[in-house]
Amino acid sequence: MSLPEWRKEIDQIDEQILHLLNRRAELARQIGHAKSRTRSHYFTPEREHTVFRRLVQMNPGPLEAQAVRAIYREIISACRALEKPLTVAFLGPEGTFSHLAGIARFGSSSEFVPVERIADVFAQVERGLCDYGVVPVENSWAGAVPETLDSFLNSNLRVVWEIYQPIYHNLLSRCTSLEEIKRLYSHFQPLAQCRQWLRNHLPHVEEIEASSTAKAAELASRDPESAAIATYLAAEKYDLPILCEHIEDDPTNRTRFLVLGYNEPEPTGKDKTSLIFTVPNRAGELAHALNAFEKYDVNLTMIETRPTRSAPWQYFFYVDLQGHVKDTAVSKALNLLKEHSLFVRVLGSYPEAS
Ligand SMILES: O=C(O)C(=O)C[C@]1(C(=O)O)C=C[C@@H](O)C=C1
Repeated sequence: MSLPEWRKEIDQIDEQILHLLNRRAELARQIGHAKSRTRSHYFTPEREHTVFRRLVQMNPGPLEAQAVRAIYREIISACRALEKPLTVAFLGPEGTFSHLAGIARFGSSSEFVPVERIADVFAQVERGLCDYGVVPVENSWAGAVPETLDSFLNSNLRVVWEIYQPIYHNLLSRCTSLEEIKRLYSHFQPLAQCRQWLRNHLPHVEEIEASSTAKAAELASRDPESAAIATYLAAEKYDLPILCEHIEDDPTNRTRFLVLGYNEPEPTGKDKTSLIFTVPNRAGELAHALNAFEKYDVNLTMIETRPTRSAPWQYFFYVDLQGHVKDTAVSKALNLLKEHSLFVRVLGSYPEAS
């Protein structure tokens, strides 16, 4: 075949895809009407998870699984927006990793609302000002995010899904070479996460700390002799060229985010559960409590201790585990945990992100 013939066939395929996409959107709209009658949640994490998993499993290639996920993320986002445009609160400003994580989960046919603090993300959803919230909970390099764990104590919000966001760092600058850069703006975490690269490539620049990566990009956009470490989204927003990509020392660095809302997703066969509990302050009590998970072979993926703040030296434990509260093993483990705890609250069971 020749180029015009290939393109003709692509045009024909695009017509069919467009026709099918609109048919899909029409069906989603009908589901939306039905959901509005039964007052069900428009966003259904377990169904979206199943759609992604099925398509990735049946994908014959040559499209990569990641490409299939990215395409369907936008298709579902657009279909969902026809049912109801969702508003999603995140830790701003625009262009942060929280923003990227929100887009990765909800797609770009959603409205993203930046707020200043993690506690404000909770408040926006609790007050009904946003449908969902996205908060960071742990970073593979820096550990847990205490503000997120603490916010659950005074909230009735549930964890409805999770997101793993790779932490890639870029050097943004109007300078055309590294030698021209005199100042570097960044949040303290990216500065630490790119330390080796900075030592090798920018040993003599003045480092100026900013409150977020997006703020750093904004400052660099007004200072022609400077650079910022920030996301590609911030590069777009502040019209800053990306001078160097992937300057992070650890390419496996990622942050796990939680989606907050009021859904109670059904089991998908590959789920996680988040919970908090407290035990009496006596020898062996924590070991007894944790034994519940061992007994029923339930794998814990995270455990963190935080002060209850209601009395000094009293703590609650935040736990993530593999499985759903409706799975027999998890439900038995939780019953046993309750026998050994003063207080147990399940924050949610939700599909495990790949
Ligand atoms: O199946 C549904 O419940 C739908 O609303 C459709 C759909 C989709 O486009 O596939 C859209 C939104 C939901 O979060 C899940 C799936």
